[in-house]
Amino acid sequence: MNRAIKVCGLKKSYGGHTVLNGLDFQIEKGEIFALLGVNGAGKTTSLECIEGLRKYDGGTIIVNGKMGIQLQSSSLPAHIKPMEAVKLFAKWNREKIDYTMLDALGMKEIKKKQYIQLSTGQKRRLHLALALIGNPDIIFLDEPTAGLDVEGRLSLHEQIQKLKSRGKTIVLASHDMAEVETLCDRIAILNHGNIVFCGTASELTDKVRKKYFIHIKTQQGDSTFETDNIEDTLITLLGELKQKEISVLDIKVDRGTLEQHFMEIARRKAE
Ligand SMILES: Nc1ncnc2c1ncn2[C@@H]1O[C@H](COP(=O)(O)OP(=O)(O)OP(=O)(O)O)[C@@H](O)[C@H]1O
Repeated sequence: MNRAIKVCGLKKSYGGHTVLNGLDFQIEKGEIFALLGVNGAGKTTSLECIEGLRKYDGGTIIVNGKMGIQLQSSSLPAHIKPMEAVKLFAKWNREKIDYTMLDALGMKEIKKKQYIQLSTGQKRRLHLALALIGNPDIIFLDEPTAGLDVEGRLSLHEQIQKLKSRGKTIVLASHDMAEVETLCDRIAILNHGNIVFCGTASELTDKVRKKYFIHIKTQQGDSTFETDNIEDTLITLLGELKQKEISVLDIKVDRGTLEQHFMEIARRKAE
Protein backbone atom coordinates (compact mmCIF):
# COMPACT_ATOMS: atom_id res chain seq x y z
CA MET A 1 0.00 0.00 0.00
CA ASN A 2 1.67 3.21 -1.20
CA ARG A 3 -1.01 5.59 -0.06
CA ALA A 4 -0.43 7.58 3.12
CA ILE A 5 -3.72 9.49 3.15
CA LYS A 6 -6.99 9.19 1.26
CA VAL A 7 -9.65 11.89 1.58
CA CYS A 8 -13.07 11.30 -0.01
CA GLY A 9 -15.92 13.81 -0.08
CA LEU A 10 -14.67 15.77 2.96
CA LYS A 11 -17.28 18.32 4.05
CA LYS A 12 -17.09 20.95 6.77
CA SER A 13 -19.23 23.99 7.56
CA TYR A 14 -19.03 26.51 10.38
CA GLY A 15 -22.62 27.54 11.12
CA GLY A 16 -24.12 28.05 7.67
CA HIS A 17 -20.77 28.78 6.06
CA THR A 18 -19.44 25.91 3.92
CA VAL A 19 -15.66 25.78 4.01
CA LEU A 20 -15.00 22.31 2.56
CA ASN A 21 -17.46 21.19 -0.07
CA GLY A 22 -16.56 17.54 -0.63
CA LEU A 23 -12.77 17.35 -1.04
CA ASP A 24 -11.23 14.34 -2.78
CA PHE A 25 -7.48 13.79 -2.86
CA GLN A 26 -4.83 11.33 -1.88
CA ILE A 27 -1.26 11.63 -0.69
CA GLU A 28 1.33 9.00 -1.57
CA LYS A 29 3.84 7.65 0.93
CA GLY A 30 7.18 9.49 0.88
CA GLU A 31 6.01 12.60 -0.95
CA ILE A 32 5.97 16.23 0.11
CA PHE A 33 2.44 17.42 -0.52
CA ALA A 34 1.29 21.04 -0.21
CA LEU A 35 -2.17 22.45 0.38
CA LEU A 36 -2.38 25.91 -1.14
CA GLY A 37 -5.10 28.51 -1.11
CA VAL A 38 -5.70 32.15 -0.30
CA ASN A 39 -6.36 33.20 3.32
CA GLY A 40 -9.48 31.50 4.61
CA ALA A 41 -9.57 28.89 1.79
CA GLY A 42 -9.74 26.07 4.35
CA LYS A 43 -6.16 24.73 4.49
CA THR A 44 -5.96 24.57 8.29
CA THR A 45 -9.48 23.18 8.51
CA SER A 46 -8.55 20.40 6.06
CA LEU A 47 -5.31 19.56 7.87
CA GLU A 48 -7.00 19.53 11.26
CA CYS A 49 -9.81 17.26 10.02
CA ILE A 50 -7.20 14.80 8.69
CA GLU A 51 -5.20 15.07 11.92
CA GLY A 52 -8.33 14.20 13.90
CA LEU A 53 -8.32 17.52 15.75
CA ARG A 54 -11.49 18.86 14.17
CA LYS A 55 -14.87 17.21 13.59
CA TYR A 56 -16.12 17.14 10.03
CA ASP A 57 -19.65 16.90 8.65
CA GLY A 58 -19.23 14.30 5.91
CA GLY A 59 -16.87 12.16 3.89
CA THR A 60 -14.15 9.71 4.84
CA ILE A 61 -10.50 10.10 5.75
CA ILE A 62 -8.08 7.18 5.79
CA VAL A 63 -4.65 7.75 7.32
CA ASN A 64 -2.14 4.98 6.84
CA GLY A 65 0.65 5.62 9.37
CA LYS A 66 1.62 7.34 12.58
CA MET A 67 1.15 11.12 12.58
CA GLY A 68 3.37 13.92 13.86
CA ILE A 69 1.75 17.36 13.98
CA GLN A 70 3.12 20.90 13.98
CA LEU A 71 0.18 23.27 14.36
CA GLN A 72 -0.03 26.71 12.76
CA SER A 73 0.39 28.36 16.13
CA SER A 74 1.28 26.64 19.34
CA SER A 75 2.77 27.73 22.59
CA LEU A 76 4.61 26.30 25.55
CA PRO A 77 5.04 27.58 29.10
CA ALA A 78 7.22 30.71 28.99
CA HIS A 79 10.07 29.41 31.14
CA ILE A 80 10.31 25.83 29.93
CA LYS A 81 13.66 24.94 28.29
CA PRO A 82 13.67 23.12 24.89
CA MET A 83 15.05 19.87 26.32
CA GLU A 84 12.51 19.93 29.19
CA ALA A 85 9.75 20.20 26.58
CA VAL A 86 11.30 17.38 24.53
CA LYS A 87 11.56 15.10 27.59
CA LEU A 88 7.98 15.90 28.59
CA PHE A 89 6.63 15.09 25.11
CA ALA A 90 8.73 11.91 24.94
CA LYS A 91 7.36 10.82 28.32
CA TRP A 92 3.74 11.50 27.31
CA ASN A 93 4.28 9.51 24.12
CA ARG A 94 6.28 6.80 25.92
CA GLU A 95 9.01 7.20 23.33
CA LYS A 96 12.80 7.32 23.42
CA ILE A 97 14.49 10.61 22.56
CA ASP A 98 16.25 10.68 19.17
CA TYR A 99 19.29 12.85 19.94
CA THR A 100 20.56 12.72 16.35
CA MET A 101 17.32 14.26 15.15
CA LEU A 102 17.51 16.92 17.88
CA ASP A 103 21.09 17.80 16.91
CA ALA A 104 20.07 18.09 13.25
CA LEU A 105 17.38 20.57 14.29
CA GLY A 106 19.89 22.66 16.23
CA MET A 107 18.48 21.94 19.68
CA LYS A 108 21.99 21.97 21.20
CA GLU A 109 22.44 25.64 20.36
CA ILE A 110 19.28 26.67 22.20
CA LYS A 111 19.28 24.22 25.10
CA LYS A 112 20.06 26.86 27.73
CA LYS A 113 17.36 29.26 26.61
CA GLN A 114 13.82 29.42 27.95
CA TYR A 115 10.88 29.18 25.52
CA ILE A 116 10.14 32.89 25.90
CA GLN A 117 13.72 33.73 24.84
CA LEU A 118 13.60 31.78 21.56
CA SER A 119 13.33 33.51 18.18
CA THR A 120 10.47 32.62 15.81
CA GLY A 121 12.79 30.31 13.85
CA GLN A 122 14.06 28.60 16.99
CA LYS A 123 10.47 28.11 18.22
CA ARG A 124 9.51 26.58 14.88
CA ARG A 125 12.48 24.19 15.02
CA LEU A 126 11.53 23.20 18.57
CA HIS A 127 7.91 22.58 17.54
CA LEU A 128 9.13 20.50 14.60
CA ALA A 129 11.34 18.50 16.99
CA LEU A 130 8.29 17.93 19.23
CA ALA A 131 6.22 16.84 16.22
CA LEU A 132 8.93 14.30 15.33
CA ILE A 133 9.00 12.61 18.72
CA GLY A 134 7.80 9.07 18.31
CA ASN A 135 9.24 8.77 14.80
CA PRO A 136 5.98 9.49 12.90
CA ASP A 137 5.47 8.29 9.32
CA ILE A 138 3.41 11.31 8.26
CA ILE A 139 4.35 14.82 9.35
CA PHE A 140 1.89 17.73 9.16
CA LEU A 141 3.35 21.23 8.99
CA ASP A 142 0.96 24.19 8.97
CA GLU A 143 2.81 27.13 7.37
CA PRO A 144 6.15 25.91 8.74
CA THR A 145 8.25 28.82 7.50
CA ALA A 146 5.86 31.72 8.17
CA GLY A 147 7.81 34.57 9.75
CA LEU A 148 11.24 33.04 9.13
CA ASP A 149 14.14 34.85 7.44
CA VAL A 150 15.82 33.40 4.33
CA GLU A 151 18.40 31.46 6.34
CA GLY A 152 15.78 30.03 8.70
CA ARG A 153 13.60 29.04 5.76
CA LEU A 154 16.46 27.31 3.93
CA SER A 155 17.53 25.47 7.05
CA LEU A 156 13.98 24.23 7.63
CA HIS A 157 13.68 23.20 3.97
CA GLU A 158 16.86 21.18 4.42
CA GLN A 159 15.36 19.42 7.44
CA ILE A 160 12.15 18.69 5.52
CA GLN A 161 14.14 17.24 2.59
CA LYS A 162 16.08 15.06 5.04
CA LEU A 163 12.79 13.77 6.47
CA LYS A 164 11.64 12.92 2.95
CA SER A 165 14.93 11.11 2.25
CA ARG A 166 14.21 9.00 5.33
CA GLY A 167 10.93 7.94 3.72
CA LYS A 168 8.62 10.27 5.66
CA THR A 169 5.48 11.72 4.12
CA ILE A 170 5.21 15.50 4.61
CA VAL A 171 1.92 17.37 4.32
CA LEU A 172 2.14 21.12 4.56
CA ALA A 173 0.03 24.23 4.17
CA SER A 174 1.87 27.18 2.70
CA HIS A 175 1.52 30.59 1.07
CA ASP A 176 5.08 30.66 -0.16
CA MET A 177 5.20 29.78 -3.86
CA ALA A 178 8.99 29.55 -4.04
CA GLU A 179 8.88 27.16 -1.10
CA VAL A 180 6.23 25.01 -2.72
CA GLU A 181 8.00 24.95 -6.08
CA THR A 182 11.37 23.89 -4.69
CA LEU A 183 10.17 21.64 -1.90
CA CYS A 184 6.95 19.89 -2.86
CA ASP A 185 6.31 16.94 -5.13
CA ARG A 186 2.63 17.74 -5.56
CA ILE A 187 0.27 20.61 -4.82
CA ALA A 188 -3.48 20.78 -4.18
CA ILE A 189 -5.13 24.17 -4.58
CA LEU A 190 -8.25 24.91 -2.55
CA ASN A 191 -10.77 27.38 -3.88
CA HIS A 192 -14.38 27.97 -2.82
CA GLY A 193 -14.41 24.74 -0.83
CA ASN A 194 -13.13 22.55 -3.67
CA ILE A 195 -9.81 21.18 -4.88
CA VAL A 196 -9.41 23.02 -8.17
CA PHE A 197 -6.01 21.57 -8.99
CA CYS A 198 -3.95 18.60 -7.77
CA GLY A 199 -0.63 17.73 -9.38
CA THR A 200 2.98 18.81 -9.83
CA ALA A 201 4.17 22.41 -10.27
CA SER A 202 4.89 21.81 -13.96
CA GLU A 203 1.42 20.28 -14.46
CA LEU A 204 0.02 23.47 -12.89
CA THR A 205 1.99 25.51 -15.41
CA ASP A 206 0.65 23.34 -18.25
CA LYS A 207 -2.93 23.66 -17.02
CA VAL A 208 -2.92 27.41 -16.61
CA ARG A 209 -0.64 28.68 -19.26
CA LYS A 210 0.28 27.02 -22.52
CA LYS A 211 2.14 30.17 -23.60
CA TYR A 212 5.84 30.89 -23.44
CA PHE A 213 7.44 34.26 -22.82
CA ILE A 214 10.60 35.11 -24.76
CA HIS A 215 12.62 37.94 -23.21
CA ILE A 216 15.20 39.35 -25.62
CA LYS A 217 17.86 41.88 -24.66
CA THR A 218 19.51 43.74 -27.55
CA GLN A 219 21.66 46.83 -27.99
CA GLN A 220 18.42 48.73 -28.58
CA GLY A 221 16.64 47.62 -25.41
CA ASP A 222 14.61 44.78 -23.87
CA SER A 223 11.46 43.20 -25.35
CA THR A 224 9.14 40.35 -24.29
CA PHE A 225 7.13 38.24 -26.76
CA GLU A 226 4.30 35.85 -25.88
CA THR A 227 3.87 32.73 -28.01
CA ASP A 228 2.38 29.25 -28.19
CA ASN A 229 4.95 28.17 -30.76
CA ILE A 230 8.38 28.80 -29.29
CA GLU A 231 10.40 27.32 -32.14
CA ASP A 232 8.81 29.29 -35.00
CA THR A 233 8.70 32.54 -33.00
CA LEU A 234 12.36 32.28 -32.02
CA ILE A 235 13.45 31.56 -35.60
CA THR A 236 11.41 34.51 -36.93
CA LEU A 237 12.59 36.90 -34.22
CA LEU A 238 16.25 36.00 -34.58
CA GLY A 239 15.96 36.22 -38.40
CA GLU A 240 14.46 39.71 -38.19
CA LEU A 241 17.12 40.88 -35.73
CA LYS A 242 19.89 39.52 -37.92
CA GLN A 243 18.44 41.21 -40.99
CA LYS A 244 18.38 44.54 -39.12
CA GLU A 245 21.92 43.86 -37.86
CA ILE A 246 20.86 44.17 -34.24
CA SER A 247 23.07 42.17 -31.86
CA VAL A 248 21.36 39.96 -29.29
CA LEU A 249 22.88 40.30 -25.80
CA ASP A 250 20.68 37.83 -23.93
CA ILE A 251 17.64 35.57 -24.44
CA LYS A 252 15.49 34.01 -21.73
CA VAL A 253 12.42 31.83 -22.14
CA ASP A 254 9.97 31.15 -19.32
CA ARG A 255 6.38 30.22 -18.77
CA GLY A 256 5.44 32.79 -16.12
CA THR A 257 5.89 32.23 -12.40
CA LEU A 258 4.16 29.60 -10.30
CA GLU A 259 2.79 32.49 -8.26
CA GLN A 260 1.02 33.89 -11.34
CA HIS A 261 -0.44 30.45 -12.13
CA PHE A 262 -1.53 29.93 -8.53
CA MET A 263 -3.25 33.32 -8.36
CA GLU A 264 -5.03 32.64 -11.65
CA ILE A 265 -6.44 29.35 -10.32
CA ALA A 266 -6.92 30.28 -6.66
CA ARG A 267 -8.84 33.45 -7.47
CA ARG A 268 -11.07 31.95 -10.18
CA LYS A 269 -14.72 32.25 -9.26
CA ALA A 270 -16.53 29.00 -8.49
CA GLU A 271 -17.69 27.53 -11.79
N1 LIG B 1 -13.51 27.54 14.63
C1 LIG B 1 -14.05 28.25 13.64
N2 LIG B 1 -15.30 28.75 13.73
C2 LIG B 1 -15.88 29.43 12.72
N3 LIG B 1 -15.27 29.66 11.53
C3 LIG B 1 -14.03 29.18 11.39
C4 LIG B 1 -13.35 28.44 12.42
N4 LIG B 1 -12.13 28.09 11.96
C5 LIG B 1 -12.03 28.58 10.70
N5 LIG B 1 -13.16 29.24 10.35
C6 LIG B 1 -13.45 29.87 9.06
O1 LIG B 1 -13.26 28.87 8.05
C7 LIG B 1 -12.63 29.43 6.91
C8 LIG B 1 -11.36 28.63 6.60
O2 LIG B 1 -10.42 28.84 7.66
P1 LIG B 1 -8.99 28.11 7.68
O3 LIG B 1 -8.27 28.60 8.88
O4 LIG B 1 -9.20 26.67 7.53
O5 LIG B 1 -8.35 28.69 6.34
P2 LIG B 1 -6.85 28.75 5.87
O6 LIG B 1 -6.86 28.46 4.41
O7 LIG B 1 -6.01 27.88 6.73
O8 LIG B 1 -6.50 30.28 6.12
P3 LIG B 1 -5.09 31.02 6.43
O9 LIG B 1 -4.29 30.95 5.18
O10 LIG B 1 -5.53 32.42 6.72
O11 LIG B 1 -4.46 30.32 7.59
C9 LIG B 1 -12.40 30.91 7.22
O12 LIG B 1 -13.47 31.63 6.65
C10 LIG B 1 -12.46 30.97 8.72
O13 LIG B 1 -12.93 32.22 9.15
